[in-house]
Amino acid sequence: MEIKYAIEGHNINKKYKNFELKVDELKVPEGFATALIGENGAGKSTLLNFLSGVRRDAKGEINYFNETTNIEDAKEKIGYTGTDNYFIPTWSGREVKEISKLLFDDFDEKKFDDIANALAIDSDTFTIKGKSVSKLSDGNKVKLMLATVLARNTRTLILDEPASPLDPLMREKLSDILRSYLAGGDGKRSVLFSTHNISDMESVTDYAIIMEKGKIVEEGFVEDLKEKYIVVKGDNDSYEKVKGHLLNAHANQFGYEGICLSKDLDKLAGFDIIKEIPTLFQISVAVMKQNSVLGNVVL
Ligand SMILES: Nc1ncnc2c1ncn2[C@@H]1O[C@H](COP(=O)(O)OP(=O)(O)OP(=O)(O)O)[C@@H](O)[C@H]1O
Repeated sequence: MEIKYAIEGHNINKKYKNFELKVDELKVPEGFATALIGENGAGKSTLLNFLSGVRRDAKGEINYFNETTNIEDAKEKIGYTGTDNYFIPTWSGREVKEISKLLFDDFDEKKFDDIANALAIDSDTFTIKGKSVSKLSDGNKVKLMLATVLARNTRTLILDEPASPLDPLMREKLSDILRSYLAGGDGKRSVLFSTHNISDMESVTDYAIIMEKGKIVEEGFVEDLKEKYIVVKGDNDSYEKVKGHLLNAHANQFGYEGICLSKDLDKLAGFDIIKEIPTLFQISVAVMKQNSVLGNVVL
C-alpha cells in the first residue's frame, strides 16, 4: 500500500529556556488517525501548535497535503481544537455558532446542530440568552469545540487532548465520530490527536507517534508496533535472569510480566514463557519509560 502524508515536517525546531522541540522528520499518514503520545512536558502541544499554525515561531518546514508549505493556504482545510477554551468566555453556544458561520465559509449550521445534539452539549447554551461558555463543564467545552470543527469541511483534524475531559462513554463516542469523519473522506481525511488516554483511544488509533523530551522516539502503524514488541510472562524463578532483556517488567507473587522487542525473543530461548500481543498502552509505557524524565521514589 502506497502511503501518502497529510502532514510532513522536516527539521522542526523550537528552543525554550529549559526545553527543545527537535523533530527531524514528521510524517502523519493520510487517511488514518494518528495518536501523539508522550509524558507530561514531552512537547506534544508545542508540536501541534506549530502544525496547526497557532504558533509560527518554530524553525523547519511543514508540508500540508503534499500541496503547500504555507499554513495560510492550508488552514482552511484544518480543524484545530486545543486544551484551552478558545471561545470568548462570555459567548453562548448560540454566539459560537453565529460567529463560526461568519468566520468559516464552509461552516454547515445543520451539521453543527446535529453534532451538538448527538454529543448532548448542554442545550442551555443555545437558547437566546444562553449559558456562557465559561459556565460549561470542561467536557462540554471540548464538545463545543469539536462540534465547531466537525461542522466544517476539513481535510485534517488536529486535536490536542480531546479525550482528557470526556467521560468513558463520550470517549467512545469521540472514537466513533473520528472513525466516521475518516470514513466520509474517501481516504483523504486524516486525524492527528494527542492523548494520555491511550487505552480508551486505541480503537481509533491507526498510527502512533511517541514523543519524549521534544523528540520522536518511536512511531509506526499500530499493527506493526504490535509485531515489533511482545509481552512476555513467566514464573518468578527465572525473573532475575530474563529481566535484563525486558523493557518494562513487574513481578509479584504470581510471576513476572514484561515487554521486549520481538527480535530479542531468541535471548529468552530455554525459559518457560508465555507470549502475548501487547496493547498500544503497554508499548507506549515501555517506550516512554526508556526515555522518561521521571525519577524513583522510595516510600
Ligand atoms: N511559551 C513557553 N515558554 C517556555 N516554555 C514553554 C512554553 N510553552 C511550552 N513550554 C515548555 O515546553 C515543554 C513542552 O510543553 P508541552 O505543553 O508542549 O508538553 P506536552 O507534551 O503537551 O505536555 P502535557 O502532556 O503535560 O500537556 C514544557 O517543558 C513546557 O514548560
